[in-house]
Amino acid sequence: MPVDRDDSIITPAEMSAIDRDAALSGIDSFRLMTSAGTAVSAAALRLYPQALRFVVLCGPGNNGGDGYIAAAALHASGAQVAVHALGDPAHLKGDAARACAGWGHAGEPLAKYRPRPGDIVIDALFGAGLSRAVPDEVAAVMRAVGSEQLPVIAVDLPSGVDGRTGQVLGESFHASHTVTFMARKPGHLLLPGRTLCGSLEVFDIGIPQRILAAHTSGLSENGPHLWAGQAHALDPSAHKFKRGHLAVFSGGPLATGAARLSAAAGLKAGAGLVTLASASAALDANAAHLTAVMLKEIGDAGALARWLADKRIGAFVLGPGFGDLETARQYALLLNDRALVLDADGITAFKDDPSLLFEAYAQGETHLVMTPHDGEFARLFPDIDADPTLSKVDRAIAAAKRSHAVIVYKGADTVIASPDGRAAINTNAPPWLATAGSGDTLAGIIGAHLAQGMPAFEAAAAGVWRHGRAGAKAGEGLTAEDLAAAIEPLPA
Ligand SMILES: NC(=O)C1=CN([C@@H]2O[C@H](COP(=O)(O)OP(=O)(O)OC[C@H]3O[C@@H](n4cnc5c(N)ncnc54)[C@H](O)[C@@H]3O)[C@@H](O)[C@H]2O)[C@@H](O)CC1
Ligand SMILES: [K+]
Repeated sequence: MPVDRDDSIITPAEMSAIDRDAALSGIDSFRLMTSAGTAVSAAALRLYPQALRFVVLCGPGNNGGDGYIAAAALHASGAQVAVHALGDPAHLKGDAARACAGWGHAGEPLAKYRPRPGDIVIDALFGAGLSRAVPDEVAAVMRAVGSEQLPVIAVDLPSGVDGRTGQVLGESFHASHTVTFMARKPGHLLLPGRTLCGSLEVFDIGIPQRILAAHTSGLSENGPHLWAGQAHALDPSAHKFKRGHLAVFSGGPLATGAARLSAAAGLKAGAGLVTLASASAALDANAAHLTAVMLKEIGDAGALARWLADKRIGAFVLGPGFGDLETARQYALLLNDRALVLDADGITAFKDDPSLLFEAYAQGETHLVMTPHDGEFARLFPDIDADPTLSKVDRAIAAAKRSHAVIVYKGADTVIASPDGRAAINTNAPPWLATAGSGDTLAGIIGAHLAQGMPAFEAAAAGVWRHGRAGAKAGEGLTAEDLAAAIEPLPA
């Protein structure tokens, strides 16, 4: 599935296929390397005009080749340049060997580099080809550069960061700026990679869009391009029933707040009507706090089954503060032909038999959204969670496929994945969004979208994005109540 180029994310494996196709279509790969290295030198001169010396650390592959091009361009601009190479440059091959020959000066071995104040380090050791933990020699240089607090410009990726997963293989540079080529890779957006990149620049080295599009999967950064076509569903001028009726299940008398946060967020996010479904013991506590949100007594599965005759209730949220796992299980199974956001205790309720839930929601269009954080994810998908080869994106997609649900795998780098293989990485969440009740608010927003008839993947992705925006707007020190109040209209 091609996605909009500016939002698309390309894995290192897809990038290699793109390189191969570019070469097959007659594009000169050395010209691509020249563009890449020249872009790095331009970034270095732009960002650090005061540099006393640019120190280019060159690795054994094409990332190193980019480094030699950058070194030559910096030298040609009159800057002072030193090159330190990992391994013997005589062993370089292809374009990297040609780039090294073009630099033309004798380089020093990497181990001989002694960082000094005024140095700007250009990290061209490893990029997309990193396949194992960096050697000790490299780790030692990373530590030395870090302890001198020298600025690092990373070529493609900070060496040590796995472009597919964002994980660190052994040790990595912490760059102040990263220049990557054509498109971002998952490692630029997933944590900890995102933090280690510093500011990120995507430079177009001239690979045609048609070649990129042919290898782009359904992975992109979360943003309005994913759901803009669905925003009309949230038309505030529509009749309240047309704007969707959302139902949220309350917890017991001492745990009603979470569901009320979901309900309030659902209303603010655009549901026309929101009803809190509460057992009799919690009715008084809820009634004392509700105004715009309606209240309905639902005490057991029989009462819920009768209520479900009302087909105008477009979506349900089950789990926030719910507590009673056995009842949660019964309710989730009863709701299996309705749109449902299953969160918190609703997810934990199926830890002993996840397949019961997955089979119940296997029919028809995807209509279940689950919003696990790490611990809840591991409870429902222990084997996927335990596989160290998978990235967070891979995990979310595998879980979505197995469960027939859209998975919102929460965290500072929330991943939203669909059973059809589409996925998005969210990047707009401020750190202070991790506060009590934040997840309840998110469930309510997604529930509102489902109630309006948005498809599950779009509803979830838009919900995560609006939640992040609300967090940014409410600002540091926010409470979950502030968060709901800060939800903005969905951009068309
Ligand atoms: N894709 C493209 O079209 C372009 C790619 N370019 C550059 O090419 C890079 C990818 O080049 P390569 O595929 O050669 O990969 P790299 O240059 O990232 O590294 C590959 C080399 O490192 C070795 N290696 C991997 N992990 C190691 C470890 N832990 N310890 C020691 N050695 C290790 C490999 O055996 C191989 O020799 C990109 O990151 C980018 O910088 C640019 O030249 C622009 C064009
Ligand atoms: K690098």
